[in-house]
Formats: sequence, C-alpha cells, structure tokens
Amino acid sequence: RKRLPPSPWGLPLIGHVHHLSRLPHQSLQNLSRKLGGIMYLRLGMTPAIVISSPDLAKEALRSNDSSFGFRPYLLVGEYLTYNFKGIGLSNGDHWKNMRKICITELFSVKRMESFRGLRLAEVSHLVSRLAQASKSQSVVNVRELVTDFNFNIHLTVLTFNVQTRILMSKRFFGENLSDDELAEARVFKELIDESVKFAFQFHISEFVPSWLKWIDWNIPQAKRVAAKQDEFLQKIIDEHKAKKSRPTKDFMDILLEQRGDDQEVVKAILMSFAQEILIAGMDTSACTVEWALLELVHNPEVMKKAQEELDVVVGRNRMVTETDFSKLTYLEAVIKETLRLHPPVPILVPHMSNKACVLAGFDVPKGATTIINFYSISRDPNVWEHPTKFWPERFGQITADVKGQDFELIPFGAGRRMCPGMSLGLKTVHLVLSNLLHSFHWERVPGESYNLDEGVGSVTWPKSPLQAQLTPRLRNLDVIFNFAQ
Ligand code: HEM
Repeated sequence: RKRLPPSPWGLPLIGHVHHLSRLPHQSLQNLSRKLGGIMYLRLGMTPAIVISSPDLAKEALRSNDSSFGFRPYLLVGEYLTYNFKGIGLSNGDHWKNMRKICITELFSVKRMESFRGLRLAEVSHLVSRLAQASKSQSVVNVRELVTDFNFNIHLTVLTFNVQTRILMSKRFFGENLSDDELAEARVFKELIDESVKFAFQFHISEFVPSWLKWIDWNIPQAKRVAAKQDEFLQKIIDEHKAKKSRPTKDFMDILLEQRGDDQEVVKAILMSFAQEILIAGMDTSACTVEWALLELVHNPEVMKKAQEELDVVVGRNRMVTETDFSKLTYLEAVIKETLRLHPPVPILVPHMSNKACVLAGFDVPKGATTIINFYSISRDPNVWEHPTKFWPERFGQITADVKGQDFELIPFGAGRRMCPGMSLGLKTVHLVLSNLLHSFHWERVPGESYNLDEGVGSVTWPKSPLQAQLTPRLRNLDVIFNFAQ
C-alpha cells in the first residue's frame, strides 16, 4: 500500500480544487500550516504534491533533480508553443537542446556584456522622462511608470526593447517609429496578451487523463490564437531573412543557422520567448521594482540608508552603472528582501516527477504535478526571524543568496529548471531601482496606506498600484542622464 503525504478533505470528481483561491500560494500556505511541509492533493484527476519546506525543496530539486526536472501537461504548451517546442513547458531532449542554446547564445556573460550599453541607454531615457514628468505632476503612479504601453519609455518597454534587440535586432517601442512599425508593435503586444491570458485560464484538459483531453472546450480558441501567432511570426522571420546586414548576429540568426530546416521550432522559440519575456522577463523585473519602491516609501529609514550608500559609492554627479553593483551591498540586501517577501512567481513553475519516488518517507506517484510553494518557505517563522517584516538588515547576519544554492531563498527556483534569465533579471532590477533611488526623493502620498495586498495575475503585483510623491534628488539630472541616450 502506498504511503501518500497528508491531504485536506476532498470532494468527488474535483478532488481538492475547491481549497485553491485566486491566490493559490496563499491557500496552499494556509493548508501547509495544518498539514506540514509536504501534502498530497488531487486536482481533478491529476495527482499533485505540494512542498513547503526548504529541506524538502532541496530533496526534490537537488537530490532528485533528475526525477523532478520535468513540466506537467499544459494546454498552452501544446497549442501555442507548436506542440511543446519552446523552453519553459517542454521536456526531454528538445528542452535540453533549447536550454543549451539559450544559455550559450542568449544569456552568456559575453552576450550580457555586449548589451550593457543598451540597458544603460534605456534606463537613462526612463529617468529623463520621469524628471520631465516630475516637473508638471508631483504624484506618480508607479504602475503606469512600469507598465504603460502607450509607446513612451517605461520600464516594461525598456526590458521589452532590450530583449527584442537581442533576439531579432528589432526595437518595437519608442519614438521615431513609422505608423507601420507602431501597428506591428501593437499586434505583437495584443498577441502576447491574448496568449498570456489564455495560459492562465482554467483548462479542463489539464485535470483529466490524456485520452480525455479532447473534451476541452477551449481548444478551438487555442487554435485561433495559434493561427494568428503563426501568421505574425512568419512575417517577422521572412523580414529578418530578407534584411541580411547586421553588425552582430542576433539570436534569430543563430536559431535559423542551427534549425533552419525546422521553421516551426524557430517560431515556437520566438513565441515562447516573447511570452517569457513578458511574463518571466519583463513583468517579474518590473513588479520587483514596484514592490521594492512600495516597501521603501513606507519604510523611509531603509530608503535613507540605501540612498546614503549611493551617495558614498556613486556620488551625486553621475548615474549608477553596473560596475557599481558589487559595492552597493545594502541595495543588494533590499533587493533580496523584496524577492523574499514578494516573489513575483511565488509557486515557481509547476514541476512533475517522471518516475515514482519517495520523499520524506512518503510515496510520490509517477507523473505527479509538483508545486514548490516558495511563498510558504519565505514566510516560515521556523526559517526566518520576523518573517513578515521588511528588514534588509537580516542579510547582514545571514549569507543566504537567491542563486539556487540556499533553499530558504529560491525566488528563481533551483536545479535544472531554474530560471536561466536570473542574471539579466537581477541586473535590470539593480540598474533601474538604484537609478530611481539615486535620482529622486520618493515619498508616501499623505493618507495613502501601507497596503501589501497582492493582485491576481501571471506574476504577483501589488493589488493597488503604488502612488508616490517624486522630487529630483540630483541637481543636474538632465545633464547626467542625457549623455547615455
Ligand atoms: C526578477 C526576475 C525573474 C524572476 C523572479 C524569475 C523567476 C523564475 C522562476 C521562479 C522560474 C521557474 C523555476 C522553476 O521551475 O523551478 C523561471 C523560469 C524561467 N525564466 Fe525566469 N525569472 C525572472 C527573469 C527572467 C528573465 C529576464 C528571463 C528571460 C528573458 C526569464 C526566463 C525564464 C525561462 C525561459 C524559464 C523556464 C526555464 C525552464 O523551464 O527550463 N526569467 N523564472
């Protein structure tokens, strides 16, 4: 007889689905407080294991990495990534190849370095536009600052531009674009939004055995979105092939060289990257910056300390650059503390065990969806002192890092499926947050409460966009941030 981990009470057919709210990491945290570090759930007909302790996360993602380094079936993977040809949702040899290409061609140290100037230029642009805005309006809505797509320079646009330039030598957003280019950008954005929205809908096919998947009523919609996506990407690939002269090879050149005969793979990777850029790359970095500013605005003594460090390390006559990061240790602690308390992807991306195994003495069935609830781990009073307090100073006493070695702090996951964009994500958050803190005084709007409620979505943003009062801190902002554009 199998010895399964403990479960809450279940219902026929749906199993334990009724225990999950629209913020599943919070419902799972509540359940784990009663049931412990490992639980067994039945989501419809799909078995699932939920892990909520650093030791068990380590057992799954390090000691048993070869069993748990798989993804479960997701409808979006089948229809919108050309039958699992992308990275984040695929498995097996295809995933291995794709991950290798990404790590060597997209996220290598050399590639990161070659786009350093580009990141700096986009940040300079953001700060100068903010400086202009702060002259006419004293209160700034930080969400608009980070997500507005009306083709001004905002943070998500910044990360999007950086990524699409690396991927396909193309800048979709910004000034001086023709009407056709703007129309193309709009279609791209709508397509990605539609796919992301689709990915986060309820799909019955994910909760039934594979032979019953055909009953899913969302399949016709998936096919419609896929056809639109295919048409758009084919156009981009054709344009790219026609325009041969480029100073350096971009990622699409490399993919076409390596997989030229298999255009579906090229399209799948581009689309899964486009989505991953928006969900994983852009929104995760942007919402980390917003959470950090929210905490700092409401903890002015922490903000003061971070700004004093910037004055000592950088001085008041220039912008912060990536070479300053190693000396900005307090800022690093602020970012770690933000990723601990407000992880953008609190339950990571679901894993799956490809064989039956034993974890903490319990049987884990083959094919069980495995959820690592980092949110429970990062707020566990047995692991963290004053777990719900925003307290960067804790990182003066403990050495835990976010790089996948310390299982009490895994906002990027760990093991073979760990986020490959971590370095880019961290660099972006450091560069943007440090320059925003260096350039402006950020103050709470009188009457605004310290609201830490979380919104529902593909990444966890603050529920209400942060409003803050903004005044320039450096005297020659225009001069300082103009040079790099
Ligand atoms: C603050 C920024 C970011 C955070 C917190 C974050 C977090 C995560 C997490 C938790 C996972 C799942 C790990 C797991 O399953 O164990 C993941 C996977 C992934 N992320 Fe990120 N991410 C960030 C930035 C980025 C960026 C900038 C990119 C690329 C442009 C990126 C690309 C990916 C990809 C491709 C995967 C799937 C990896 C695979 O399945 O093999 N991420 N990320």
